Amino acid sequence: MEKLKCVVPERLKRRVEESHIDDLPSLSSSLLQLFLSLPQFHQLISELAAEPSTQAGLCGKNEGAALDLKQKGNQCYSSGDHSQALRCYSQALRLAPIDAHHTGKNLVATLYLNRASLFHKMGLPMESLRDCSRALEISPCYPKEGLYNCSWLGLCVLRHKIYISCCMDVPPSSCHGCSVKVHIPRGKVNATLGNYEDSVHDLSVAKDMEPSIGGKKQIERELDMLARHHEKTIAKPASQKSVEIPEIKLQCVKTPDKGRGMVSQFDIPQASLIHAEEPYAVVILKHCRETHCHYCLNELPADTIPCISCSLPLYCSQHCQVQAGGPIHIPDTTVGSNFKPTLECIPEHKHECQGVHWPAILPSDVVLAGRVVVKTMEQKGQFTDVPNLSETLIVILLSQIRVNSIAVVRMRSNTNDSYDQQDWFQNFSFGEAEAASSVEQVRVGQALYKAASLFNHSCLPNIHAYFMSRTLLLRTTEFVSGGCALELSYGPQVGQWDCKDRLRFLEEEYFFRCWCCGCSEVNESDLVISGFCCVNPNCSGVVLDNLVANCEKQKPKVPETISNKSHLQVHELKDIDIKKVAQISLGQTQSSCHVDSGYCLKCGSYCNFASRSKEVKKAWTDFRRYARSTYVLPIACSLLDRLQDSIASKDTCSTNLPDALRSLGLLRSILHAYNKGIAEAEDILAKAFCFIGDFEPARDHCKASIEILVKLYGPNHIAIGYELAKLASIQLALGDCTAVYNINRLSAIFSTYYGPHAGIIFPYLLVLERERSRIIQ
Ligand SMILES: C[S@@+](CC[C@H](N)C(=O)[O-])C[C@H]1O[C@@H](n2cnc3c(N)ncnc32)[C@H](O)[C@@H]1O
Repeated sequence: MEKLKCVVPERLKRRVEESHIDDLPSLSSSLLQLFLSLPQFHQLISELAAEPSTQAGLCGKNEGAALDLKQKGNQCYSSGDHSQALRCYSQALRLAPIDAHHTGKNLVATLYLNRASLFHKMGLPMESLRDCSRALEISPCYPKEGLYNCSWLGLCVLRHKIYISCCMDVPPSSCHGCSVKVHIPRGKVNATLGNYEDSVHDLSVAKDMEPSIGGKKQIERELDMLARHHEKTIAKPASQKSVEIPEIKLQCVKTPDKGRGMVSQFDIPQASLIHAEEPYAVVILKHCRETHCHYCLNELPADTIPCISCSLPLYCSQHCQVQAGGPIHIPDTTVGSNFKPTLECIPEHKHECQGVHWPAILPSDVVLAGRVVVKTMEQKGQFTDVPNLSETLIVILLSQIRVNSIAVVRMRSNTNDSYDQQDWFQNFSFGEAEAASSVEQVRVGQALYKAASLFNHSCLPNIHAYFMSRTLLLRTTEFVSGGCALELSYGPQVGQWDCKDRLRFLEEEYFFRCWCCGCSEVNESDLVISGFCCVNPNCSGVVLDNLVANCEKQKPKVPETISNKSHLQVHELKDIDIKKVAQISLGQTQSSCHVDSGYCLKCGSYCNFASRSKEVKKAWTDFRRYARSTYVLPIACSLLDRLQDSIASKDTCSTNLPDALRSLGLLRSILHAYNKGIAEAEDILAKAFCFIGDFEPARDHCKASIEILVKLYGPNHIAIGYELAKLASIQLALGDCTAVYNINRLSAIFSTYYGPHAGIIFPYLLVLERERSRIIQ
């Protein structure tokens, strides 16, 4: 793709850049004419459309390569290189044709069994069990021939623990001469997972196979218990267990400056779920193709499942595989009979499978547009020839996808990974937890939600969007009066970036000039977030740089409605001009204040901005040498990653700390007290002190950082919730009971933003809440 972009002449690139919506038809025709004349374009198309069996097809199955990988996996297994063996088996599973046989056995089933054996060795019983089930479903004859005489797979049940002792292709290691009852443990695991029908099936098979009358009775009792439990839970279908159905009445209205938008018809309390929606179409982002399920976008488990017909997508479960690829048909087996796909949505991958690997190559927007076209045509029952769609229509569709689609995100923290392990909490040390509780948002997919695309953006949003698998949920973060606009943030928010950076981001990513109240009315956060302090040591005023001052001056000025207020919250800063904000929030009393670069907004003193900027630059260079931080810290850059280099060893960390503290002191003497850079620096120092086990200064730096962030975001923003989680962890490490107060605060914030899903989105919250209960008792 990049190669093609390079050959577009500069003249045409400029035309594209300067184009207007009316130029779309002529521009897209010019681009098409150019590409049609290029041999590179034809080559790319033929590669994309190549037969799956050919090398160029790349996405086809390849039995030879699968066999090689299986062999390699077996060698790694035998030599104890488990992670490499896992990679080989999983890759082999992607390439193995479902009907391939090797030494008289189904190759895919063999691979699943080999991997099951490996998982057992690696101490992953659930993964092992799931792979066993997959093998059994592909080759249902195995239990009779293999399991019962233990020549092939042994599965022992020892006090409810499951051990797979040997496996067909892998040298047997520790077969326990087992009493092989594969279906009983699998039935129990299925019951635990809520798979009622699978569980009944397993236990019924086990009962038929059980030779003793006593044994049969025992299994019958298990079946009865299961049925009673199921009756109790049946009233609540699985899909509704976690997601409440909102009953709030919303209305789509025309707004003066943002097109259509959503409003509430009635008052809505804070933390109400106002909308839940499945995507119309979704696509996984390129960088997540090997790490996240291509259907539900959740992180992949170790026992990934490939597509049955091609080697491209990976799924976390057979449910997702079927939902994405359509019902499975495997010759000569009954596989798939246990799966009843609820295909409320069109299987997205089915239409791309078998030969074209363009979802892996083309930009995500284009793949999403393709999926929208296919779904729309399928729903209408018309199969128009896609190549016959006019270029203009496709270009318009692409631009609409760009503007209307939503990034699907996941929160990523180290603690998420470890929370599943049963003994984790017991072994938990809160000092270490602080380091682990840094959380970042990761974009995993791009999706189109039809109804949700009517919600406008605000940098001071009153609703919060989050995802449970593919479901989009919207929740109010404050009380919203009837008739008020309901607006979410498309990305940037007040407190995160200053106004000019937010405006630039929204123009670059979504092509509109933001007219939200955060960008059209002056607010305190935007004034101080990157501001300098006044040269007058007794003045708490702020000095703006040129770009910020110009951006603030362009905000529409409106009547002085709240000029008599002595203290301002960011969300109260409506209908007020910049001088008033300066006067009120910074306590300015003089009537003459310059809203120009270099002048203090409070007392009007002039400072030589250029020379102070130089001093700041130098101080940051020094601090960066320690913490590899940057002055404007982009959110995409993870704090942990940046620290990794500098905090490589405890010794280096403590030796450099005094220098870092000196640089921070210098920065504090030049930058405004609420400059976000200082908050970031304080946070880095808190982490460094945690790392060397010095929790008291760690707590102080963490508090200093939070104090600034509260000023920038407001006290109840989710960003503060995550910071409070760090502070509470450090306080717990110190045995400081004020942790309870902070855990209460952060619990309240998380339940406002995520309702009952808070613990799923941020599992570390549950750890903190358990610790709080322990302290209170
Ligand atoms: C996902 S759509 C939202 C619904 C849209 N207003 C409509 O009429 O269909 C995004 C578009 O809405 C408009 N929009 C959303 N938020 C805005 C804001 N804060 N300021 C200006 N325009 C906005 C922009 O035109 C943007 O491209």
